[in-house]
Amino acid sequence: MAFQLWQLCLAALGLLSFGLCIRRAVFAPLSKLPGPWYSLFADWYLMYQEFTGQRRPYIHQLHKKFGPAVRLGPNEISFTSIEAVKEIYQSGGSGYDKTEFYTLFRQFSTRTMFSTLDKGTHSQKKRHVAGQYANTNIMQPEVMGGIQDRAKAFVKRCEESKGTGVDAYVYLHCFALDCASHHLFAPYGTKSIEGTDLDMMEELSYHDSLKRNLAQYRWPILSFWLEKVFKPRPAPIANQYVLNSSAKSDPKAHSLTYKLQNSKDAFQPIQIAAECMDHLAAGIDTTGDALCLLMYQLSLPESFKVQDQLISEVSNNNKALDELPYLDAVIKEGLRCFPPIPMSQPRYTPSGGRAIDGYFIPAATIVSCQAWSVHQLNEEVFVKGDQFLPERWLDKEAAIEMNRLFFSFGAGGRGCTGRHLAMAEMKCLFREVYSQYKTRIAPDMKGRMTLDDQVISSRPLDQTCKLLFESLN
Ligand code: HEM
Repeated sequence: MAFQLWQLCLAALGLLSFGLCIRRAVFAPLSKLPGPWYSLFADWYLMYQEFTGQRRPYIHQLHKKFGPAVRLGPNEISFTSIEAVKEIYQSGGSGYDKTEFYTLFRQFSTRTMFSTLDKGTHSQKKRHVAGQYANTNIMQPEVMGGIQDRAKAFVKRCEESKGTGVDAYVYLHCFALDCASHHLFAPYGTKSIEGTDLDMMEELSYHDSLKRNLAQYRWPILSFWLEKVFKPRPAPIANQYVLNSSAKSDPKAHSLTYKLQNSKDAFQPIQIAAECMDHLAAGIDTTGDALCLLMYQLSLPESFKVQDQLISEVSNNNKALDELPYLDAVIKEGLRCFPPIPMSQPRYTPSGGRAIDGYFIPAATIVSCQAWSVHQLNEEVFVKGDQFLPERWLDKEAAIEMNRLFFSFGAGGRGCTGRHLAMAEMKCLFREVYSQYKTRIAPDMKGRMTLDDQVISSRPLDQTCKLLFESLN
């Protein structure tokens, strides 16, 4: 039987590919790491999980099977241990450089603090921003007063519902938008709870850009064609609002716009707008989803005891927000169980490579931790890690170790700049609500609250959460 030339070529090519695969499996730098066998050869299966919105649960299952270090692809690893969190995100202050994944988060085609990849440039940018988000600035009467006003506006909405139910998803996102915009642009903050800027909240929160963003990240050279298939997310209302508000000549001194406009390094107007747009986007869905998922959890019968204890702490007292330990515990536990950014925060190992969790990881490998797994799979620190148990945070000694592993706001110099603002918003709103109401799931609540993963964040699947606000009086 004679073979034709093309058949011989094909067979040779097959053999060559097979040989290369075997060589890769045996000699690949990551071959010593635990992980599924196919992850040695390609990351197609990981990409399939990403495009179907299953990356986070897929990685979680791999950690359950293979342990705290798992190879996800030929050049990518996920970790869950405290040592890994410290090394990747905190070594040298800001940890490792970010990967090109963060290029997706440019605003007005401009790199912001969040989308800057190298830590040198990042720390320069951060100098101009950090002060406005320091706890001392957030605790100023002007800032807290603005948050308090918006919490009262939210409660007014609950009052108007007269026990018939409120879509908490909508108004908690409005609350987050109004608070963030107040911080960025005061006195030009939005009033979406009252209805004026509701369309902006909808534009920013109800979108589905998962596939477009992932396609751009995975195949950047096809960007031109991808733009034609997946249309860019239009945000004309928010864009115009940010461009206008960040150019006003009389922002309040506590606002970010004021700080950037008066910075020693002269910022171009488009750079100020891009930075503000980024913080607006960073502050809406994160805080809105965190509040919504937690309020829903508290409204379930299994949490009535927790809710009662919260009500008894926040009712009838004039204590400062940081003197309410149970409120703090409830919010921390909500963020631990339902981190709004539960997915991987990818970084590159620096030149020369690094040892992480006892493995040598070569330079330019993508390494990451995801809050979802960090919070659930470190049983010695978070006992019964998959359960909602706010009491765990009341034990001061245990809390030291838990705080070291608390990853909802990221960690190190590139962790969340807005964390004090977010905590103040959440505490203020919960005190306002639970000093006057108990919350229950509305009988006609049909929305599914299972987590729906986006590119890096997660939100309740149906984006609706109908709750009853029953007056305590
Ligand atoms: C519960 C609410 C929030 C959560 C859970 C949260 C979480 C996070 C996380 C995990 C990161 C790091 C992400 C990464 O490295 O991939 C981050 C970064 C950031 N967040 Fe937040 N965030 C929240 C609210 C806010 C708010 C209200 C603002 C501002 C209005 C804000 C502004 C930022 C900024 C500017 C960064 C980039 C920091 C940098 O690159 O140095 N966040 N956030």
